[in-house]
Amino acid sequence: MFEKSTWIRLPRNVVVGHGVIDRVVDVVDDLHLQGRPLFVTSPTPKEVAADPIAADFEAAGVDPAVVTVEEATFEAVEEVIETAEAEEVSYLVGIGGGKAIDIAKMASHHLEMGFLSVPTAASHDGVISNRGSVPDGDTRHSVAAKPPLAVVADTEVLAQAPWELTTAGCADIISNYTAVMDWRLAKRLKDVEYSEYAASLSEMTAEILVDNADLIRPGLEESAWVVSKALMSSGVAMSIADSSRPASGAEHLFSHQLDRLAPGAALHGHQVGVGSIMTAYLHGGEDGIWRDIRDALNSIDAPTTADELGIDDETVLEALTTCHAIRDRYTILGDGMNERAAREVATKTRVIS
Ligand SMILES: NC(=O)C1=CN([C@@H]2O[C@H](COP(=O)(O)OP(=O)(O)OC[C@H]3O[C@@H](n4cnc5c(N)ncnc54)[C@H](OP(=O)(O)O)[C@@H]3O)[C@@H](O)[C@H]2O)C=CC1
Ligand SMILES: O=C(CO)COP(=O)(O)O
Ligand SMILES: [Zn+2]
Repeated sequence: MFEKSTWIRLPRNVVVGHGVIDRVVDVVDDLHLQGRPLFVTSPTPKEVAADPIAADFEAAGVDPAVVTVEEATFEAVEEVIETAEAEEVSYLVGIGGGKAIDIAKMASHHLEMGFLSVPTAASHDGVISNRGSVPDGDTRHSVAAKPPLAVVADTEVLAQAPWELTTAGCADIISNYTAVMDWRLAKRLKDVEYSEYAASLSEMTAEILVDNADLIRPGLEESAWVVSKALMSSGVAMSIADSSRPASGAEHLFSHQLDRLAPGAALHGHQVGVGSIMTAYLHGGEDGIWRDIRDALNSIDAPTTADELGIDDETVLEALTTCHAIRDRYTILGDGMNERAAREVATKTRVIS
């Protein structure tokens, strides 16, 4: 008897383009959201976007509450939940990079309220996804949540953000190649739940981005357009899979471990990009796709070495040899690499010298 079922949650409105930040109030109206919003933001995005959006709400007779978070932690999620309850808000708006959007997503899920996602940087593919990513001691949780009711991605705002944020978003997408390799491996070896549609969408997204690398240049608003579409598409793949598997494999474990060993040293997307070069080598050896991944990262100005990440070689090796233990997710790292093997892959791929 056929007993399968699935429930794929996706946003109702996705608004992308020049100047659309002025349309957040209209998007709220379109969704028939009533009452007071809570803006969840972080310091720079507050100035860049949350303050102007708040002025639009005030002009429309609505007084938003605002909470500014500094880090993606469970404590920050708790703080947002408490503020939402104290301020008696009825929905949330995440305005910022991955940190602010993840926290808004997880808090709104707990509060059983809707939320809107307003990215100020094209730096990560969590803009539209149904997951939050939070460090917790020695581990890193991929927290189930709901996707935003709507995304409002202003390409002018995204193009004016520092260029390295956009290259980080590109690298987060390019890392989908190895995330999918890991997922297929885990399917073959461990029979994990797998969706060919989600895997193919994730891979295709990386391919389209790489094919359009010529359009991705600093100061070019079209870059923000191309990258935003890829970030959304990758997020949809995660929502279809109901897992971050299509976009997070061993290269993400490596990055999560770097976050613990060298906090704040480099952007999430840049770390996963460098991790992806090495895990592609582990999958395919000398003739595998690791050079293609490195060339793609190079072509959009993303880091390809430990030095460019601003992280020393020994920390890279420590992350490589320990990151398999971060979470129970089978990848090419299996039950862990020893130090000699880690040094070999990092040296052969020129990540360390
Ligand atoms: N849920 C999911 O599916 C996914 C989640 N993630 C998560 O997202 C996070 C990474 O995202 P990322 O955006 O790199 O992290 P942050 O939100 O920390 O943003 C990175 C930096 O960009 C700054 N910034 C954001 N917008 C602008 C702007 N317009 N102008 C100038 N500076 C700006 C931030 O400023 P400030 O310091 O003031 O905040 C911060 O310093 C990680 O926590 C990662 O785990 C990543 C991918 C998928
Ligand atoms: O960053 C992600 C996808 O790009 C998802 O993060 P996790 O590794 O925490 O699932
Ligand atoms: Zn990522």
